[in-house]
Amino acid sequence: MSDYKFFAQVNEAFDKAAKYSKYDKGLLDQIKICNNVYHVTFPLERDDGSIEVIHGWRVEHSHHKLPTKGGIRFSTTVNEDETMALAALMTYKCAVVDVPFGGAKGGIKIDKSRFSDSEIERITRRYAYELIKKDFLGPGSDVPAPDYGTGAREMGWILDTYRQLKSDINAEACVTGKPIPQGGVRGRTEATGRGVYFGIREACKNKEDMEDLGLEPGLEGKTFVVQGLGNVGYHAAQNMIQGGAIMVGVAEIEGSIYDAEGIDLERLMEYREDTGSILGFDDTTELESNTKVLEAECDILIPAALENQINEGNAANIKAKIIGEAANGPTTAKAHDILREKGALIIPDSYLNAGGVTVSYFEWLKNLSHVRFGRMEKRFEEGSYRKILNVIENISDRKFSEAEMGILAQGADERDLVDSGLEETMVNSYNELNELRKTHDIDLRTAAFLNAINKVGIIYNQMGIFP
Ligand SMILES: NC(=O)c1ccc[n+]([C@@H]2O[C@H](COP(=O)([O-])OP(=O)(O)OC[C@H]3O[C@@H](n4cnc5c(N)ncnc54)[C@H](O)[C@@H]3O)[C@@H](O)[C@H]2O)c1
Repeated sequence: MSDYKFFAQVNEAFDKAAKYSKYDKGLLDQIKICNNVYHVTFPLERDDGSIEVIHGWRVEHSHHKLPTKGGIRFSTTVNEDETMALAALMTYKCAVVDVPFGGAKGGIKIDKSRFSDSEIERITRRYAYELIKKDFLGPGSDVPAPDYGTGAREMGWILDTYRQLKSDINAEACVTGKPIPQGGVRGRTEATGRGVYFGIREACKNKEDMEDLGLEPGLEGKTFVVQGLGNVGYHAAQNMIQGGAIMVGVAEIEGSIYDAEGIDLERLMEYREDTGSILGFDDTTELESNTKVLEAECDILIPAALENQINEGNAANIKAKIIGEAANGPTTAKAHDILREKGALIIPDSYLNAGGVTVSYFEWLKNLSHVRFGRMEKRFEEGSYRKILNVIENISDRKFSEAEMGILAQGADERDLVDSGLEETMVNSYNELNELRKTHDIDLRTAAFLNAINKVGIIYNQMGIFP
């Protein structure tokens, strides 16, 4: 799979959808292209005094909205092509869920397990410094978030680095996914996985689709396999189980396990914490490789690790009828076609994992407005409280009734507000895509791209061209 080109895969899906749009080639090219691509290298002095050169990238895909927004990935897979593809997906994802950001992505090519915590901190801070120097980081220009291999800890270091260099009253809004005491928002860590659950639940409600797949409507009793038990995979699995689904298979780096009777997620996490592996857990069967479980018997397959996992090599063997793309780009274009021919329903990444950026948007708004969500009836006048509810209304396209306003104003905390905004966003966006799918008789991925092209295209048209 060494000839795998992620950005070309994204553009192939884009081109397929673009045929249904009304825009001409020039404008479509402008939507597709990456506006800024920055490759940075810097030296790291290792704990033993040796020097190692580190490679990082930040790509701002689309400036039709500012700031641009997208996570930072730490992985050995990081390269320019991957970062460009992920940045482009961010543009389309934000448009699909009506979050007013352009897309961006960053990455550092490292194997985290080779570095101490203090080395990781120095790498993160130096990378942030390099981005700040080139105006690739700031509350109004480009706002990173966690992605594969990074989390709240790294975001906290990025904020602190920014604050050391800039006297900016909005500094907290320069990055999202921060620790709560540093301006993070409750529910951001879980948001992507929880959004994955809301999206799959919505898809399973559709009687017609479930009938076509030979499944009962609803999530209750449906079996699923998850690949990757990191931030997204763990929270998706946890929410799926709470929603009534049964986890029958898991893949992690070290291998994959299966048990048709169901696997206890929380005990599996504890077991992996203690032993460093999922293998040997309870009565599960160990499969021959860490990708084998993707082909196991289940209703729903949730790839939540990396791109290019469902490809020409395994697509024909996949038995799941629903593919919930929690990771970015898990299915190649060819695999997508094979699965579609088999009649599978693919819920695409550009919609399904948008819960993270949706809640990042809430966090960014919270930081810019300099208010503190949470138990507000004790701290704020009703007016301020309503301001925040109005923000949630605008984001989620939901109108709270006077009664709801009253109830929420008296009892809601930040977590509830974030959660209801996330749920509404995922439900409404699914239904919007579904309508488009029906109108043009296309699949959900094409509908998501078309939806994004329409929304981004209109903005480019209205903006005009700066001479
Ligand atoms: N973190 C977010 O908010 C967010 C938002 C949108 C999309 N995503 C996407 O979701 C995916 C996962 O991101 P994350 O933040 O959960 O990363 P993470 O680093 O928290 O977790 C990834 C997990 O996948 C496992 N993994 C790696 N390769 C594997 C393999 N071949 N087989 C099985 N397991 C494997 C890792 O060991 C790790 O536990 C990525 O594609 C990312 O771009 C993340």
